[in-house]
Amino acid sequence: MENQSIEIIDTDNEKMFPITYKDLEAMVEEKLPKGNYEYIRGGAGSEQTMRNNRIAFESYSLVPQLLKDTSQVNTSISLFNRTHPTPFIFAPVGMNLLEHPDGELAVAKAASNLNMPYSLSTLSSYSLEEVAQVAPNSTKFFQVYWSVNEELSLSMISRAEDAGYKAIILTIDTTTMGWREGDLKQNFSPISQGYAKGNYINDPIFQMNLTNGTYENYIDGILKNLHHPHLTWAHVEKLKKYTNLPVLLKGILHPNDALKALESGIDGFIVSNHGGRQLDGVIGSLDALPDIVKHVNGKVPVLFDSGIYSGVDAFKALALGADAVCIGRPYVYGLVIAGEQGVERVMTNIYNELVTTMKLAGVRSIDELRKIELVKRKSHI
Ligand SMILES: Cc1cc2nc3c(=O)[nH]c(=O)nc-3n(C[C@H](O)[C@H](O)[C@H](O)COP(=O)(O)O)c2cc1C
Ligand SMILES: O=C(O)C(=O)c1ccccc1
Repeated sequence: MENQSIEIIDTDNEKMFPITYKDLEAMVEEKLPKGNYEYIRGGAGSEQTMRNNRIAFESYSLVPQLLKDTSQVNTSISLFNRTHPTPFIFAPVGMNLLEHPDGELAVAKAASNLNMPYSLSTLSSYSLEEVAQVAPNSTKFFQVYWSVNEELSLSMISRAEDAGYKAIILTIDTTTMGWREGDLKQNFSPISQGYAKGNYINDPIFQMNLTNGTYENYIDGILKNLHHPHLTWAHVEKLKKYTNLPVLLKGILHPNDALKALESGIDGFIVSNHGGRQLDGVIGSLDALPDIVKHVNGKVPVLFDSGIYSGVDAFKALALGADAVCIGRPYVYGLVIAGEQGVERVMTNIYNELVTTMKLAGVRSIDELRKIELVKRKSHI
């Protein structure tokens, strides 16, 4: 399929809509209460992991090969037997009522309009069924935080299967919450305020385990079920046996883990450090990518996230071997600024910059892009 650019619907404040990541962030800082803003923007600890993500992107440079007629570029990819017109995927981001009253409904609709796969978080504000209802025809993945109450996770996975979700993403880097100084300083705890209740409140297993029907009781239920510090490879194997959907592991950074996962029959990876929000002091996600791509050796798709803020960033991740790239904070900022249209606007800008970058770099397809070589600077000041 040929792609030039995606058309976007103009908004009333078209001229005002920020283009750069920095400007998006600045506008969101103005619009949101401080707690919400810091929660979205911030990372763990000293935010070294967040900085490492950016340093990794900035340490790679492109060396274009020219005069190849790039008037037509094809950005389509194939993933789990489906073709998608772009290599972009929406990363799972919990509690979207923190950003906009339409929350995940707006994001899922935007993703559907753009024909990009959408990943819904376990911790969504709206339920997986409500999301499926507003975006029935798009490709949707369901992200799982494996609960200490295993039956609850399995119940959510069955519901996702019934609602037409096409893959399960098991996030493995959040067995406990990262040390987020911004949230700690402000005592910001959105789960305690009910923002993450979408998938819990109507779940039959969750309801069965409530001792009474009070608000405090169900918030307590969510908090108790959230993390699973005992998680091991045995859970991964159990999940593989339970569902027929492809299972992706999100949060992989070490090639040994990728090899173990392949032995467990895993269907794909998301190389990620959670946007620097979990373990501080971690390798830039982009620096972890080439080694994992090498070890996986084309057996299953390798997706990537953490720190992609532009089309050039996406280009670099694809050039280092990612099969597709996931976007987190940028679309969340679009959601704050202009709801569904804001999400479309941000993703379209990133996409259009990817197309421009491909044309100027002499690359006509994602397959070609995945084969080109980047130059890595040895050190940076
Ligand atoms: C506000 C926020 C909430 C998030 N919630 C989840 C979540 O519920 N589940 C999950 O697997 N990842 C979650 N993530 C991580 C994203 O899926 C993704 O890994 C990360 O945002 C990528 O980095 P980027 O923001 O630099 O694109 C969240 C990220 C943000 C910014
Ligand atoms: O904020 C996050 O990144 C996230 O994934 C999360 C995990 C547990 C509780 C709340 C948010």
